[in-house]
Amino acid sequence: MALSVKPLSDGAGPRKTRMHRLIEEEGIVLMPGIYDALSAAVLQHLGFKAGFVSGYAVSASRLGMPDIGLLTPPEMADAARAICAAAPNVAFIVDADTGGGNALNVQRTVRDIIGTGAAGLFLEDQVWPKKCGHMQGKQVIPAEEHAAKIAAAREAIGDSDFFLIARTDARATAGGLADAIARANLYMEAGADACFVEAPRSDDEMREVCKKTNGFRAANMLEGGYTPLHTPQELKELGFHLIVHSTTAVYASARALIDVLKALRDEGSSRGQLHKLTTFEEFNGLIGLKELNEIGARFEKFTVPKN
Ligand SMILES: C[C@@](O)(CC(=O)O)C(=O)O
Ligand SMILES: [Mg+2]
Repeated sequence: MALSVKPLSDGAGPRKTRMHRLIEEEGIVLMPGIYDALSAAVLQHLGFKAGFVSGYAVSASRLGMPDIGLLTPPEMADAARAICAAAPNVAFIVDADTGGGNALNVQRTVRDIIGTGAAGLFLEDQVWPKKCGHMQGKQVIPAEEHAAKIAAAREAIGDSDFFLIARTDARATAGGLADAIARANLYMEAGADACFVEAPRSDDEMREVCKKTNGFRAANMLEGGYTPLHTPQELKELGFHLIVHSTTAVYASARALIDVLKALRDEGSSRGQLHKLTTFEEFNGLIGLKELNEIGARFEKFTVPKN
């Protein structure tokens, strides 16, 4: 199949986005998975430069449902818009799942996500309805079909400062790791900025992915999933450039909610739980009350200057 791909260089040097610059500066970019404006505000407050809008976590927080293809692209774009607005200093990569269908759906999804203020997206080769990469029973579309979707995404990106990560879920299918690696390289040729071989099952497999794939590489540290958990330094040494921690924040939130609300149910008061809660001041600070009050005060005193 002949693919028409927009070159990554415009003749004035290689194409460089916000994410390219972050990789250059940091060596490896750690992106916690977040899912709403509050979790994004926490990320920004803690000084993270990048984050991942996780489909798994948004599906859970917005729908209360598992990551099995129930979340729609407009719902994801809506979540991403609130997230980018709440943490404008953070570069967010959005999980676009399969892009919502064929090349036309992909182009619409890409433009919608660019409009949210995000810095890039993931586009995966699963058959719809997709599943979390660490669940059983995944299937992938033909490699050439996904390569065409990557090329369509690249065309929709045009000159926007936007980073495209091609994901393959083929490791879990009959083709195994060899097919996943071949797909990752094909998708890079079709115009992706980075590749993501989902769910390698051992350090040896991770090493093989890094040895045999071209360009920047992403890894997913999903607690309880197939892939061994590693530190950024270890992943950098293996040959990765981007790390998503897709479930850490949503699992931490669920744990905290279960523990504190269980105690509230059993004890009838939060008095014994205060050490586990933010204070009133800390929480208001987190979501910018002081800055907003200052802006409000400036306009209360505002008078139109006289010429
Ligand atoms: C990265 C992920 O897609 C989860 C996965 O499929 O492994 C997400 O939604 O966070
Ligand atoms: Mg996902």
